[in-house]
Amino acid sequence: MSFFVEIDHIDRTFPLKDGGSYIALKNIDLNVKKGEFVSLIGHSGCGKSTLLNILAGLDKPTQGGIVLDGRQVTEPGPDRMMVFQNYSLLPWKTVRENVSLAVEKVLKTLPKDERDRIVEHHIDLVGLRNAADKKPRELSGGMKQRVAIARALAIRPKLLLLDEPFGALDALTRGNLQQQLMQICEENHLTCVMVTHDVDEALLLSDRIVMLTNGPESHVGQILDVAIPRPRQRLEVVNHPSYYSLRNEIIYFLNQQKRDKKRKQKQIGAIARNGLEKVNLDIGFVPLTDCAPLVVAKEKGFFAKHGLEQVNLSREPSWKAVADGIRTQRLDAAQMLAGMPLAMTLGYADNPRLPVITALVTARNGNAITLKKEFLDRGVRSLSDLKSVLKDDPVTLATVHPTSMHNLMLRYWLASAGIDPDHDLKLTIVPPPQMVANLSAGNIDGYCVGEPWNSRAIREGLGYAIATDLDIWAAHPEKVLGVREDWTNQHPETHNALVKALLEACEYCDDRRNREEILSLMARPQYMGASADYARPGFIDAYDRGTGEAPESLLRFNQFHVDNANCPGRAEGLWILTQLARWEITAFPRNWIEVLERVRRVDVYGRAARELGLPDNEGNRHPFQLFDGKVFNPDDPIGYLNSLEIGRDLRIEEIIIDPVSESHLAIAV
Ligand SMILES: Nc1ncnc2c1ncn2[C@@H]1O[C@H](COP(=O)(O)OP(=O)(O)OP(=O)(O)O)[C@@H](O)[C@H]1O
Repeated sequence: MSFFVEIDHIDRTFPLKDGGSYIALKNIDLNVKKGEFVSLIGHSGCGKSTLLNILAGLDKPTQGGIVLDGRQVTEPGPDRMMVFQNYSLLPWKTVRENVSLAVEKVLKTLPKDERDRIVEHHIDLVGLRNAADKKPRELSGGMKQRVAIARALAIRPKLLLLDEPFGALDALTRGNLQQQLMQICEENHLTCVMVTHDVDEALLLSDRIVMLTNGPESHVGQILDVAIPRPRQRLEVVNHPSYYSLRNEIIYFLNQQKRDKKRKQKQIGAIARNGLEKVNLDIGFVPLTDCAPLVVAKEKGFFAKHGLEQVNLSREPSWKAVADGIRTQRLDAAQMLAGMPLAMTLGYADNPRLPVITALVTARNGNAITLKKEFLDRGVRSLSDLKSVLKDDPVTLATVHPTSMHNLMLRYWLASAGIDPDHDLKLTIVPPPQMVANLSAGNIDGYCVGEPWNSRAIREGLGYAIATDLDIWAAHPEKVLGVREDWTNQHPETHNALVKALLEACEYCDDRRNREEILSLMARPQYMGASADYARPGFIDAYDRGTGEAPESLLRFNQFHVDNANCPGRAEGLWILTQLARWEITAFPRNWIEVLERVRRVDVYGRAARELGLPDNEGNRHPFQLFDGKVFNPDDPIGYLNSLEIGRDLRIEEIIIDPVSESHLAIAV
């Protein structure tokens, strides 16, 4: 579908006098349909006017571009007209002359009488017939703004841009002009983008309201559809059943942003060496194939290259040990499960809330669902086969941690077939290195885990993979780099160096020419602690599911870098939040935008990527779907949750995350 206005991944960075730069807008990606009225709303300084100026061609983006009606916008043009708050009329000209000046300039090819007719028509349109010969000083503020609107409309722009057009007017005048503008837009099918601070104005006039987050790196936080029928009358709009919930949603968004602004006052620690606050780090990991970037960063010298002189990779027995290590500050950082920073921040099980953040996805995909071999002998080859087994047999499946993608995706997969993962079978937690032994002992009937723990069971004839995660959600985030929020605040330069070192290591890991070497590094006893042969499927060799069929070439089974794999995108973080809530692992945060901004640190990632000369785009915030085709719309997570058939009672809570206090050091069992 082609749009009338395409704002294509725009960044705007301003150079600063001290030689630095300020990233005002980051990755703004937005389309506007013909005849649509879109409002931009956000706190002062978030970049609304900058975006409008770029649309007008008065300013240029640093990255990305604008396409209007199929043509790239590079400079101002008569197809766009801007209406400013301060009217910008020529004081020595009358109303008629002000309007006429624009018409003479832009529509000069038209005959004189036609141009005059247009001028008079627009004077009538804004109700200024009796003031046509007056000069601006003889007009009220509202009348001046009507002249500015008449002047803008008279040249028949394709796109009308309005920068707080009624901000300087008293309430009554503002109300009248809003109504008038709305009528004009509706009757003439105008396409408009308006900047406003006024929530009620946005609701009255807009088809969609685009809410921008605070700068730096302001981006689209959420988009609201205002599905109130047109033509609209103010009273009808205010009495519409959706009005107050939409209004609350905007005010709620703005309040979240206000809190975020206050919190961003950082405490920064002193520099120790190499321009870093700390050069010796303890980093936790669990032995799995996808810990490759950590091993590579250490063994191939990426940590040292970035000034991290002494990095100790601490092999942890379980994901719980990783979480505890971060909580107690035994570890500076850890390779974590993708859902862990979000769940730790929200508080899960009996663990108090602890703000933990991630600025890097270190691995995507790499998991499978393994079932005991006996099921294959009974012909269980699909999800529906498994469903039939559940009617007769008590089945226990294991995942590695409540907050892991294994747990969330296994549950999603089961529920898609009408299997309730808490009632129709038993789900339990087992650390990855203990999976095979538990399967072999008959304690569990299957599990979802990363490699090499599926392939080991397959090679040993204990099990087979009924599905890989590529069958469920290809390119899902799997592992992330997690640190405490107070740690990154104290060590911003060290954190940046760590992200850069791992980002380069991820790039190295994705090059398949390096895989044999990486595998030999990981096979060292201090890392994976399992035969390197078990880690070959998917990582180097074709993937053998152990079903008797030919192994498949799964080139993206372990994805470390390509396709913007490393950016901790917010939309996928939001999907994780929905599933944590769906299964009552955490509450769903009413202030989800604030939580995502706080935990998924795209800004920290972006800085590291830029410093390495890599693209720093977040990817996108468009709807996406898993294998079952159900669309996840990142603007409506609650709607998505309500559309899922199996789940627990939804708990929606405002999650106020305090700064770290001593209470966070308590460890839950
Ligand atoms: N030429 C410039 N040089 C440096 N920084 C700039 C420049 N122009 C704008 N900025 C910064 O970019 C950010 C966005 O500014 P912008 O005027 O677009 O915000 P806004 O949302 O329209 O604010 P307001 O609602 O107060 O009008 C601000 O932090 C501003 O200081």
